[in-house]
Amino acid sequence: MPAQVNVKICGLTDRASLDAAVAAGARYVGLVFFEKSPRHIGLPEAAELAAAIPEGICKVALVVDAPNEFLDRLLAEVPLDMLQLHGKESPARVIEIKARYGLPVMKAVGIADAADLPPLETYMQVADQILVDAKPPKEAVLPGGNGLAFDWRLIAGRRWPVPWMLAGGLTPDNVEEAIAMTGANQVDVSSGVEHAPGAKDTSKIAAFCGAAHGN
Ligand SMILES: O=C(O)c1ccccc1NCC(=O)[C@H](O)[C@H](O)COP(=O)(O)O
Repeated sequence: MPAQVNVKICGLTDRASLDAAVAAGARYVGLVFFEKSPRHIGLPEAAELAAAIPEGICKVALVVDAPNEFLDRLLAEVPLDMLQLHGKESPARVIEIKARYGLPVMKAVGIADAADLPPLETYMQVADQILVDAKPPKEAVLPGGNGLAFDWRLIAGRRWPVPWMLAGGLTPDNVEEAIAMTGANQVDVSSGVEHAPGAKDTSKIAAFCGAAHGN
């Protein structure tokens, strides 16, 4: 197991979950700006929550194929440290967003089988980080946050030159095995620390972080 595993808790919408993530040592927290998501947060609520996030914890905005008009407003109203692109953004769009906003960009890439691996290499040329996530099922409403894992053996033993996070179906019960199998030193979770879609569970947040940190 790597010495230090960074945890991202994604889809926070309330202060109690934020406080639980901070207390448990999460290094990243994610806010979802996608109206179809049960984790969607409005800009005024996000600004209030973001203001309560301690210095040193990376505030990540998750967006899906967002136009500049929305990103302009988002970044004017909410203090954020990183953009997570979770749609079908092209490599050129990643470059454009990085240049326009001057923030680090994490691009999510969905994996279901070996044919999905080459885009990882492509996006590593242009993004600051990669979220290696499960590919959503064809009928899914959400492009992420579906609580589905992919076959971790597909990426076992691979080493990449840019920081990356493992995501998709992680839980307090399987995160240790996922880290051991993939060598991930960063992990991201959303539904695995909830008791209902969009409702975070503070004890699961603590358990997940504890397991990821090897406690
Ligand atoms: O979480 C959402 O509702 C969501 C909506 C639209 C795009 C992406 C979304 N989540 C992406 C994440 O960063 C999740 O943490 C990641 O996909 C893992 O989700 P889960 O399998 O639920 O832990």
